[in-house]
Amino acid sequence: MKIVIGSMNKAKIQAVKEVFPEAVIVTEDADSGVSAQPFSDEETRQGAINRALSCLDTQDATFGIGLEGGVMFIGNQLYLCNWGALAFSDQLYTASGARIALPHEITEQLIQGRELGDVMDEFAKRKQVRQQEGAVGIFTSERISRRSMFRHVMELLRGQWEFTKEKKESKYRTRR
Ligand SMILES: O=P(O)(O)OP(=O)(O)OP(=O)(O)OC[C@H]1O[C@@H](n2cnc3c(O)ncnc32)[C@H](O)[C@@H]1O
Ligand SMILES: [Mg+2]
Repeated sequence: MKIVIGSMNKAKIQAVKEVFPEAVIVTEDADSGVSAQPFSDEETRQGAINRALSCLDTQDATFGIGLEGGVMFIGNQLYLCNWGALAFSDQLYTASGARIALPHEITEQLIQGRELGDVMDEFAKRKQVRQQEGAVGIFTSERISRRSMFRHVMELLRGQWEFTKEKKESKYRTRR
């Protein structure tokens, strides 16, 4: 089993390794095909799908995986949102991760066109927050880190693939 992940981000790679410990993992700096800072669920999900599909096309991958972070408004409140996609053969599985409300001061900077990764480094007075606990880690007192959030997304993706693979649907069908 060979997995190609469309990212060099450590938090994302670690999450995939935890859910597919038996797999050979290869990373690729895949193009998300969307803006560096996605601003809706649609755009964030599309970024994850684009990354997964482009990885499946390369390096004899069994699975192509795309994980994407973004933000989205509900009314006036901006939320962190996260999406994952797993491409396998001609099948595509998608799942979203946790979302939390972002503080007003962060929202203002994103509206001005800055990337959340850079804003978070400045906020935390550190470098590469995006590769570590992430915004979700900082704003949840590290109860949920970016890695554990993406791990949950990966469990949702692997579980959906297994559901199809093991033909479990038939178990739930009523016999006539
Ligand atoms: O190398 P890639 O895989 O692109 O990893 P990334 O850290 O840039 O992550 P994304 O492209 O998925 O996220 C889009 C933007 O939002 C930022 N971002 C998203 N979630 C974040 C989080 O939890 N903490 C810090 N930055 C985050 C990220 O740094 C980018 O600026
Ligand atoms: Mg990025």
